[in-house]
Amino acid sequence: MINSNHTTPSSLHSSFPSPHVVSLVPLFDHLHSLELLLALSVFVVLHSLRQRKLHGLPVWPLLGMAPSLVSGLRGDMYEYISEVICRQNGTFRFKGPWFTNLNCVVTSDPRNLEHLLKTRFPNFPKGPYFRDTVRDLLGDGIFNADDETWQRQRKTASIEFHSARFRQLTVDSLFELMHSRLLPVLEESVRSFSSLDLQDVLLRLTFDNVCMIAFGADPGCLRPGLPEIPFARAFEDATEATVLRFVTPTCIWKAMRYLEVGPERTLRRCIKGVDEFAEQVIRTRKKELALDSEGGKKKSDILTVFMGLRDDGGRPYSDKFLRDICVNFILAGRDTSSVALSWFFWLLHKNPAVEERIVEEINRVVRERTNGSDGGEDEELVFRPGEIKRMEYLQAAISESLRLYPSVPIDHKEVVEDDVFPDGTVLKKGTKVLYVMYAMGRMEAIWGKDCREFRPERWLRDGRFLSESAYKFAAFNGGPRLCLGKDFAYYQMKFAAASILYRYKVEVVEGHPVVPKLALTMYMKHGLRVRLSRRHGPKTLI
Ligand code: HEM
Repeated sequence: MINSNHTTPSSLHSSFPSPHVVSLVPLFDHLHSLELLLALSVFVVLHSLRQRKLHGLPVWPLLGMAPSLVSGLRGDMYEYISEVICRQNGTFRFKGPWFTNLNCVVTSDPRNLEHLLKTRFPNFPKGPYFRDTVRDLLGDGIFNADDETWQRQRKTASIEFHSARFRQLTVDSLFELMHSRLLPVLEESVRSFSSLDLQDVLLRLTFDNVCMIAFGADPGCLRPGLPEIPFARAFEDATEATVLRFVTPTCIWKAMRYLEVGPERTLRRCIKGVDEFAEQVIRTRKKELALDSEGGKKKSDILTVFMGLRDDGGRPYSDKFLRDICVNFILAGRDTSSVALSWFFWLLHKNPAVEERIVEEINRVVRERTNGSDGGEDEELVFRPGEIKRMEYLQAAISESLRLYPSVPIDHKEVVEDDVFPDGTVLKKGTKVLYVMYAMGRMEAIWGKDCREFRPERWLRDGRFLSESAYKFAAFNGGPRLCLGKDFAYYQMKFAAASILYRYKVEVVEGHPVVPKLALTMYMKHGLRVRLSRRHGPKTLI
């Protein structure tokens, strides 16, 4: 039983093994095996824990690149991703923890965006992962639809968005909200010498506005006293709870949904709130249409338009589908313009020379209306669509603001069949692709050395606004899924900005922290606390 290959302590003392020693030998043998096993295990664990690097980022076994992402989260996440993308010349592969769905290719290369959004559009749908994650809130609405369901909605909505009726609705609804609601709120803050959260009032403005366009109903968020509207709150909370699903392993949020616990419980409650509001609006509209001899021909909100249509089987759309359509339009237009305007006002605060040029342009347009006389104190002044169109420097400044702070900072697609990006990145079927608009605005390769500067002049040629390729400036997406509300959004933002800047100087309260919130839309995490002062003496200019 003596293992001649091993020198045990007992064998050193005696060449004759004592019974005691003999009995210990198997134990030592056994210990050796354990040691070996232990050493081997430690080696395997250490070896596996050893970090590999991919695209300059450490990759941890089981956890992938998540730890470096978490360290990025301590600072500004968007800046962190931008840094990595710039270091990797526009594209990198992110490996998430094994238990999540976070493996993806991340890109900000305009060539890849063109490939993804236009050239190979059918190969990059939203995909089953996205649809499954947001289905409870968005149903089969335009944002969450691919293929024919998407095409049908896109076609109908596109015709409507370009109709004269719809344009008139946007002009009328915005005029009403701006002059009867928003400006009185701003005026009150001047009168009472108090500061206000500009992002909050702008969010209220665009929420009311998009509900008027989608439902033909005004929820009243901007009413005096700025009341909390249950539908608006339910909508916001439901969106936040849905976003949480993207960073939660699918099996976990599905289990929580089944058990009705945690954020899934909130989500269910909020979706119920959204549904109740939508059902009530749909019921009321149906009654109105039944009583209307013209069958709603004068109305041009999205709900009425879709109510007049038939599905492939010649049947009217179900109430559930009508609900989905409206909820998606509200999501699309609810806060994209208002957060863009918040960043715009903040950038003006940091760049007073740009603000001065915008105010000069607005005053020039007003003077042109009044044949050269100073119309700068017209209390009732309402900008006309033609005048808004002529404000090209304002358009450049808003575009520049969206370049640096795109309302949708990151978007998502899924690969149907194996593919290769123009930059050579190989994409396997099922790969998720994230394209990062925020990083694009910070890439010297796209915008030059001054890419981080706020310089509206980069959008002007001979004083005229010149738009950029949708794959270089992708704030509104591009290709067949280009934002349907782009023209409306520019009109809305320019009208709001001009109406405010013509009357007030907007100053951000000193020390107010301005940082982006990590969400699907680029909100300011702490809002934008500002103080307003009148530009034209003490008169009330509404
Ligand atoms: C600054 C304002 C806005 C920005 C930056 C913006 C940006 C975008 C982006 C990036 C998308 C693509 C989203 C995706 O497919 O994942 C999109 C789609 C869309 N947007 Fe906008 N949007 C704005 C305002 C609006 C407004 C005011 C409306 C309508 C009232 C609107 C309606 C839509 C619709 C319907 C889609 C879906 C298009 C489709 O999938 O075919 N948007 N928008």
